[in-house]
Amino acid sequence: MTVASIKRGYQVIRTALHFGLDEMLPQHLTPRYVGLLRGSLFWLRNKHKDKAGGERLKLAMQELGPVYIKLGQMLSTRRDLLNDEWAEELAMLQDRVPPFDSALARQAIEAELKAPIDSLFEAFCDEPLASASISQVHTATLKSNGESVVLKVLRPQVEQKIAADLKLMTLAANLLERVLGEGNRLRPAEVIQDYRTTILGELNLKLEALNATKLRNNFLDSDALYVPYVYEELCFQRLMVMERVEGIPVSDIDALKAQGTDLKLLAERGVELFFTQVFRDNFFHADMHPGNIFISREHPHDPYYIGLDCGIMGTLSESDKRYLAENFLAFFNRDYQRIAQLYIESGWVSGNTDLLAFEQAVKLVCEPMFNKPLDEISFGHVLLELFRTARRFDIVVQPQLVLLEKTLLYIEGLGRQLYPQLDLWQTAKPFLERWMSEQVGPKAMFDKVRGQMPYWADKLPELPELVYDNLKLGEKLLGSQQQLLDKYLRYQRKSHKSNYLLITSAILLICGTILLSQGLILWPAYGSLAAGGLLWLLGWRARPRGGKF
Ligand SMILES: Nc1ncnc2c1ncn2[C@@H]1O[C@H](COP(=O)(O)OP(=O)(O)OP(=O)(O)O)[C@@H](O)[C@H]1O
Repeated sequence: MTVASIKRGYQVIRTALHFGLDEMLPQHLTPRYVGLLRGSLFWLRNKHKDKAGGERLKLAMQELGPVYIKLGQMLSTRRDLLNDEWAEELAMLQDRVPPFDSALARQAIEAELKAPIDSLFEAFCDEPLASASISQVHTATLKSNGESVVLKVLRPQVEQKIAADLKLMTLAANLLERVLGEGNRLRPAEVIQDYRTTILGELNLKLEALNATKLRNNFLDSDALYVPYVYEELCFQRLMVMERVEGIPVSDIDALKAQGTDLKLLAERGVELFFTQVFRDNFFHADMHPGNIFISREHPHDPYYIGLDCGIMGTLSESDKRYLAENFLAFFNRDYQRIAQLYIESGWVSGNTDLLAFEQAVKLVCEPMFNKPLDEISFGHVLLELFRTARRFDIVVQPQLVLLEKTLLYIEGLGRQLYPQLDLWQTAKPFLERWMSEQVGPKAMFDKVRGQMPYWADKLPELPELVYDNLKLGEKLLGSQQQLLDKYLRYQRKSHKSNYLLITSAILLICGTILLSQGLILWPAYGSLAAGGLLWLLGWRARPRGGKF
């Protein structure tokens, strides 16, 4: 651990405590000695007692900078984890930041191109067109064809800053996960792992360029979506060059109305685009915020979307896709028993789930929706509520499904903003029914069987032996399962105790070191170090032995 990361760690702890985030932990996670320790950190008291929990969380993330702001934005879509108040507060986080020096932008661009800007571009504009937490966008004209282009370049040192913050986040999440125990619904390590994948994806502009080209090719003949041409030979890890597009930001409804855009058609096309990307192409844009979507200025009676920023794209497995489609169809056929069954068949909830209790819970979510007119039903909210319900039954939320739910919620919100009477079902139903019949009809079955013939011809002779081996194995496993479970529970108990002690001691040691380095008040520093050392010893002794689970 470097001095810089210790300092950053202290800064994170200080901010968390100043905003009273520790008070949000459930009581059973803060035993008395943690409370005592908290009390001894008197210089880090909660300075925002008057504010609600969600607001304090938002302000803390804002203060900690871009990496935490993006984490907050991502968490705001995880309503299966957070309550509505917290999610709404986090959704308000904005990552617009002041631009960085254009001389640095020029340097970074030339380093990637390995050539002076003037040799390839003319009229490079030093004033950026946009500036976000990860990148900055400049305009220019391409010398080779005279086309207007934009150059998107990563901020200086952004990778290092993100890597350092991610390291600390991962450490904290792993510790928290051990304290909370395996079965906890927050699963911090999983959340941070998802976040890591997302943010690292945004740091590779070459990957973004490839995604953009793939999406563009999928919609080349479409009258609903246009993706700007990407100059792949001028795209690198830190630089992306693409056609400059003109349009009206999708959130500017007044401007859209002023030019006479057919908003009903636009809203319906948005829904169609979502279903086409998910079900036809299995490649969907998963970062649909207003800054990334523009609407064409030309022929407003036949409007199309312009999609930017393909850093985060989602795909689903074939089976998830099918279960999802069936889920939508079951919902609109008002068949909640089928919905409950689908969650279990798909493996999204454990096979040991009490089917009746789960059905009842699904009924509670769905029935109030069934009483509404179709144009008031929110697909996204139903899906979200279902995930939330399934959480209680130990759902294993797939990151890709969360991306999809987020995108669906966004598309739906956008559609209704553009055209409040939008009937999602009427728009989506023909598409889904057609797709399902292609997946499960006799022709689909025939095609699948034909495709798998060579595999089965190869495997069939091994089948009797495999069946026999598996039966034998099952017999042995049953006996050892109970023993394993008992051992596991003992291991968990010891591990929790040891983790509490080790974390507390780490906090004490960090605080002690920082106080000592500042040389202001020495007795709390020595006190913290001594107590930290003692707790470390106790935690070390209390750790479970005999291998890992
Ligand atoms: N091809 C383009 N033509 C015109 N403007 C563009 C183009 N690409 C990007 N922009 C402008 O730059 C802004 C930022 O671009 P983009 O969203 O790709 O960057 P980002 O760093 O990923 O931002 P965020 O963090 O908000 O996702 C866009 O909102 C848009 O205004």
